[in-house]
Amino acid sequence: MIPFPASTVLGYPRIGPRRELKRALEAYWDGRATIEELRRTGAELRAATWRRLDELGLGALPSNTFSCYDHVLDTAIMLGAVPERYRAATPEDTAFAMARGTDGVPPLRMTKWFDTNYHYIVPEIGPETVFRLDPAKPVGEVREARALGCETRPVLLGPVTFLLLSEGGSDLGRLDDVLGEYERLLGVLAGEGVAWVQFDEPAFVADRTAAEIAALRRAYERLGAVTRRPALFVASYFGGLGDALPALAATPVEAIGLDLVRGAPEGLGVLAGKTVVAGVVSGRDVWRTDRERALRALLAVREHAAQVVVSTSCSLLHVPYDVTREDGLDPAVRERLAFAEQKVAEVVELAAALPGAVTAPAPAVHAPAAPASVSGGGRSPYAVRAAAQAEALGLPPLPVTTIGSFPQTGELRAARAALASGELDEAAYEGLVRAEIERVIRLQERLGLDVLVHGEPERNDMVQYFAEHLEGFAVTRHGWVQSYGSRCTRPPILHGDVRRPAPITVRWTSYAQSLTAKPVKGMLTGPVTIVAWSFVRDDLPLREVVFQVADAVREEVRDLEAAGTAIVQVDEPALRELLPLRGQAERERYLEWAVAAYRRATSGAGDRTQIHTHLCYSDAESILAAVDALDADVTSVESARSHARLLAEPAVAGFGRGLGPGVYDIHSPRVPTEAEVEKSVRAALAVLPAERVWVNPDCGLKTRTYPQVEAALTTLVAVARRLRARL
Ligand SMILES: CN1c2c(nc(N)[nH]c2=O)NC[C@@H]1CNc1ccc(C(=O)N[C@@H](CCC(=O)N[C@@H](CCC(=O)N[C@@H](CCC(=O)O)C(=O)O)C(=O)O)C(=O)O)cc1
Ligand SMILES: N[C@@H](CCS)C(=O)O
Ligand SMILES: [Zn+2]
Repeated sequence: MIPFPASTVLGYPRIGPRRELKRALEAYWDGRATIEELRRTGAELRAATWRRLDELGLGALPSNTFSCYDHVLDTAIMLGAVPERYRAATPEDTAFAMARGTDGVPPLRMTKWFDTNYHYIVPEIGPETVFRLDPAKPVGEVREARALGCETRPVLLGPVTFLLLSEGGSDLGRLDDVLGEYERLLGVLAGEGVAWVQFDEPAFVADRTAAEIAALRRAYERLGAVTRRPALFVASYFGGLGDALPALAATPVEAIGLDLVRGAPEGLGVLAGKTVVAGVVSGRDVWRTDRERALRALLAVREHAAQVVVSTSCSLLHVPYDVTREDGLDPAVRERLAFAEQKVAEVVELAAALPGAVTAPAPAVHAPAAPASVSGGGRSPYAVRAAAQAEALGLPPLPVTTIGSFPQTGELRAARAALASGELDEAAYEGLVRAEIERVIRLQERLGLDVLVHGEPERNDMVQYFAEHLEGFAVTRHGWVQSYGSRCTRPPILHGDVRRPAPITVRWTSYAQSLTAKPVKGMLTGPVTIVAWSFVRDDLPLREVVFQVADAVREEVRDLEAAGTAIVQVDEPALRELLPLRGQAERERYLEWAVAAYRRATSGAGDRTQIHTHLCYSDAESILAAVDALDADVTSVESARSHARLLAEPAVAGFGRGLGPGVYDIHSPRVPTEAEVEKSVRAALAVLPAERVWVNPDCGLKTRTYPQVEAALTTLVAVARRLRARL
């Protein structure tokens, strides 16, 4: 066996330091570029990554960390798990069909990658799925890197996590079939002269049944028994492996990867004889690594393992490329930061320091101060509020609304860029935003929506915009992180105490309201989501940080109300995302404080003010009881792609307030037919009282075009009116 080099990373960003992949993808999708041009951009990005990692002195370089859309999707394609309806001429087009849909064929579902803001495409596995290995992608990357003089370790999603994340695969009934393909893959990679392969099994940092852990063990016993194969490195991340660690350690795999940032270094005695790839540099935040803490963790592992390799806690996919480009950041903040490049340098430096390192005692940990007590809601019970709001708003049954954003046009984005560069002045920019608000209001009036929105044209992003207006946050110019496909965000950096110096949204909402007699919803992002989609200081318990943000949102809710806004939506799409991966008690504790934070943000509103919330991009069904406890008057939930599943949830029938299960899948350019929308609304009416059903899309419309939005909303209004007349 070739020894594992002393340092590595589990994966690297792939969107490109200047979002080259985003631009290439969108050009290809729009017909402005050929597949060859897209492939060339991919190859250039991969080459640049390997060269840079090599220059930085990293010992072992990963490959197959690139993806044109998503690595879970790539794994499904590699295994041949492609539903017939998506098959296309090239693997890229097949992937895009699965991820984005094609004419008349809706795409596969997309959901959160564990507790991150990255989204993966959920593979669809059925009894009819015929697995057939196509190793072209991992093999192609190995060869490509070799041509540049770099030996690499292909990174693949492990077979058990692949199935656990799949629709129809999570009972592991097809595990043996999938393992057959992974066995073949090992043979192919051995034939290519690959020394090590990485299989990611992050599903085992979440609570797993004994049967699932036994399946993990069986899988790697089987793969370990392949006679001609590379050495096996099984990586875990986003937490500790718990009972899965001894199970995995009992298999013949040569190396195990542990997240030592989030997972406690416990039960390491089972690692005798193994190489441990020790994730001590966080891939989930942007803070510089505490060197002493990292060395202590490495030394603890060294006491048990045959070899210790210094690594990141997870792929660096979740952090931006390079902090040295951020010349606009306050130097006092910037010096605390490390992005992907800086984290690689930290890994290399720690690996160099480890041989001569000696254990230093850990500093005493002081128990954090008890958090400030949370005031309960000051509002009347829902029934009282509902009556007050019915009188104040006079809405028809099955009210039609949207989730907030309208298409973010190229002109708006270009104007914001021009404002930032000084080419456009504030007044001209403001004029453009106002014109866009007026256009959105007139459109909604013309289409006949019941509750209007201003369309969020002034926002670059629903979190970054608020961060730019709150003290305690810094924002980056180039710190892009992939969220899904070609879509990226620049997560703000929450580095200090949060405070709202002045109202943020009131003037836009008030302006929109001044244009119409219909109610315009105020639109805010909730405290959990603002924190979840930022890089957050690590010197305060998360809940205290969230409460600080909740207080800022609370002030904004009150100011909106005082300005005459009758409906305020406080979005919490990340509520499910922060749910701890392990432990029922931990999950309950989290939901308790997350709900308390939401109520703190919203409970300053009076009974006549209708509070809405919105959830998307995650399996919200599992936390519906907590969603009900948010005590929002109306909740919109993404569900167009999994309508039946949401409505079958017993908690839906018992849901005590207004509910708008999404009836328009905004991820797809496809416009739903009236028949489809009517079926969805009828399904909601079958389980919920009509007076509590709302008609709305799954999420905001910012990624869609005006023609698509106009057609889809026309359909929603037509269906609502028809069904309303029959109630
Ligand atoms: C709702 N979702 C969100 C999540 N996370 C967020 N932080 N925000 C969200 O809305 N998570 C769950 C879901 C799904 N995820 C996403 C993530 C990202 C997008 C999206 O549409 N992203 C845009 C970028 C948005 C943005 O920041 N825009 C800026 C900068 C625009 C830009 O690229 N400017 C150009 C210059 C302008 C020009 O000439 O065109 C440049 O800088 O080069 C802005 O509008 O000012 C994306 O395109 O990726 C959606 C859902
Ligand atoms: N109000 C936001 C929510 C997205 S989750 C929007 O409409 O884009
Ligand atoms: Zn949403």
